[in-house]
Amino acid sequence: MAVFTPLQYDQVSDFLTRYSVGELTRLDEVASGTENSTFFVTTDRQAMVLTLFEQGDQQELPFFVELLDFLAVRELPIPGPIHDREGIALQRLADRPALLFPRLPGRHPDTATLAQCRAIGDTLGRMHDASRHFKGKRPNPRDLRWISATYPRVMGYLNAEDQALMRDEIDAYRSTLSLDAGLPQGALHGDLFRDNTLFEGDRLGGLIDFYNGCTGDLIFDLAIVINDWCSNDDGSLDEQRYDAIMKAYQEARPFEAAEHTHWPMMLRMTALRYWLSRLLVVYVDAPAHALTPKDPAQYRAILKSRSRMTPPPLV
Ligand SMILES: Nc1ncnc2c1ncn2[C@@H]1O[C@H](COP(=O)(O)OP(=O)(O)OP(=O)(O)O)[C@@H](O)[C@H]1O
Ligand SMILES: N[C@@H](CCO)C(=O)O
Repeated sequence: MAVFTPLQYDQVSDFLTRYSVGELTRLDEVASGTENSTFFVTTDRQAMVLTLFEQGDQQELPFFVELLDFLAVRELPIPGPIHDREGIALQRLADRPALLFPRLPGRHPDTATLAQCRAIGDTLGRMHDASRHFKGKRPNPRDLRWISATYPRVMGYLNAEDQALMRDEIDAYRSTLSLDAGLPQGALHGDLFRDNTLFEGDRLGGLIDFYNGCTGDLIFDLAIVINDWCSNDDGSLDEQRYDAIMKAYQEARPFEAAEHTHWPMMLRMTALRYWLSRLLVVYVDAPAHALTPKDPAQYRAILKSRSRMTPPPLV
């Protein structure tokens, strides 16, 4: 259940009069999702998605709107927020910040096909090629500084082996992935798991849920994708899916020298980033809403696999 703030039909019908989107004909709560309240809103003209923001810093919302507006006009499958008759996207409804989006067709991939991997690699490469020129700034809230400041909060819950793994890994990142690593910068999705994409068969309908969006190292985003899209159940890398994503990404945006150098460490750091954030949810900062937490052990296994391997050569 992922609607934390229920809405009445009349409330939404009235809300829609701010826009030129037609008359409400149907309102459905969306069961998936863990952070915000989401509704499918249908009018006599179009299908849309309404998001009410339940958490996070509301001051950050204009950044997400600007980023989505920037990306949506660049021939990328990214739905931009719908603006009202006065040109305003960010609204309030039921005392929450609210955004309305076009509804995309499709579903989240389970195990991604190679064609789906090529599609996400190509789209992310093209998105980064454009997002390098985005002027907004929101420092990556889950970068190495966050990891370094946060990991002591979970150490008391780990056994000696995991404590050593966490400490040794972070030491390794600190000595290589410093702030002056010279990695190309731009706007990132920040959480591009399969459940933040919609596919119709092998066709990528769109990327959604940009609320971890930020600015920082572009390959941080790609490494998150590789770890989610290309990991087997035991955490090991599926090389076929890896090759498909990397080749398509590099055709759209080739790596620079510093990215080749730091890529193996970035795969490890982004795996640890999710091991840590999931540990925090389980042991330290349980969310207000009782949802099943995601499994930290999955990302510990991915981290161990990445720290043992030499990534296959980039095509
Ligand atoms: N533009 C869209 N078109 C079609 N479906 C959408 C769209 N945006 C969101 N959805 C659907 O709503 C669900 C929840 O949306 P979203 O991922 O933004 O919520 P969330 O609460 O931030 O979830 P989480 O952070 O767990 O992914 C998605 O999984 C998807 O099924
Ligand atoms: N994608 C995240 C959850 C949403 O931030 C995870 O799998 O831990």
